[in-house]
Amino acid sequence: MILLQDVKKSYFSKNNTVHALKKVNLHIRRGEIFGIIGYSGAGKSTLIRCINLLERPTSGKVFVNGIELTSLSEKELRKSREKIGMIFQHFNLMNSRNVFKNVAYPLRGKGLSKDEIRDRVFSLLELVGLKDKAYSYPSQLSGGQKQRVAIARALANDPEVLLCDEATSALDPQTTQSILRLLKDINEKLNLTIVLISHQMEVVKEICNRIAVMENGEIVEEGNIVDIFSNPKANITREFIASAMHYDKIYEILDRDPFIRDLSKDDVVAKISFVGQNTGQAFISKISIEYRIHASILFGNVESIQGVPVGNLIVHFTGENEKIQRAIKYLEDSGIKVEVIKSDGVIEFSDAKRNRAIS
Ligand SMILES: Nc1ncnc2c1ncn2[C@@H]1O[C@H](COP(=O)(O)OP(=O)(O)OP(=O)(O)O)[C@@H](O)[C@H]1O
Repeated sequence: MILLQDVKKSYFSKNNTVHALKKVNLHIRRGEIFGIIGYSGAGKSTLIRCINLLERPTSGKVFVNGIELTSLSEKELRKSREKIGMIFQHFNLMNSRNVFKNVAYPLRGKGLSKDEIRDRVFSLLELVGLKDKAYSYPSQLSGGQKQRVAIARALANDPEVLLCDEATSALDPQTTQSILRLLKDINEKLNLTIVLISHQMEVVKEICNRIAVMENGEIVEEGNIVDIFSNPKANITREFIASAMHYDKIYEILDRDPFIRDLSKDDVVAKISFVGQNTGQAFISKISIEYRIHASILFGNVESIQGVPVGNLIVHFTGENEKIQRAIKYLEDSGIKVEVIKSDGVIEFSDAKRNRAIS
């Protein structure tokens, strides 16, 4: 559906060149909700704006729905852009026009009758749950309602792709959830391909099927959301997940806890992560019995990622070190990821370290 081939984007000024995108390759499939996550300055906005050529790549090709946008004239591009809707962090509504006129705006010059425009606008307002606000002005609406108007307007030309540029970043958590539910709903009802950029893992984990993680103008990791959550590879991905799952806070507490600091040299504290039906707790009781070690859970957290449970436990193992190592090997052989946080008297908070450094 969307294909980026070797896309580079550099910004040139008198004394400086910024390489905002460094040879990005990306394939987004029809009907999926694809998330792009990264810190500020990673290149997310540049990337999403290269999809509809609001930013023209310095080099590389962009295809949407089989058409190479990068080869089109400005006139052809305007036509193709109609099939790519976009919403923004600050909604970009026209304040002097009411909701009806904002949503009707993209339908100008399409040869539609007044009645056809009216029907189309009201069916869009119904889709976003704002039929009763048709004659209100943007200043009379909440942030969430404004974003709903922007979504209705973006859908006016029946696009195949919706680009969402930090669409929930100006909203409170509850309103964010309701906008994400709406996006999921229209993705399913209209088979709309959605590309969403965000600096918050909480947002992409709610609705994205697949995600790409960006750092310094590059995609450093890409994959199915459950795989990424259960087995992140890049350091930056681990940081995002640590923050979304609140490990950073837990590590901070553990770091200060005198109980953890005073553990004996043989004790091991480990984070164990499991996905799907593997319940961590059942494994814990099993290894306690089979390997005759003591395993106590210091912290536990199970998140549902797209309906799949992804769990993490921080476990304190006591007993003979050799037995603890065998128990850990058994967990790993059973498909459970084990990361030792403390052993041999040394604390190693791998996820949290960089998090603290950057916060
Ligand atoms: N028009 C521009 N002129 C010069 N440099 C730019 C321009 N737009 C973006 N940049 C630079 O390109 C890099 C990537 O910016 P971009 O806005 O794409 O990142 P981002 O991940 O979306 O960050 P944010 O979430 O803060 O918007 C940054 O270093 C930024 O300063």
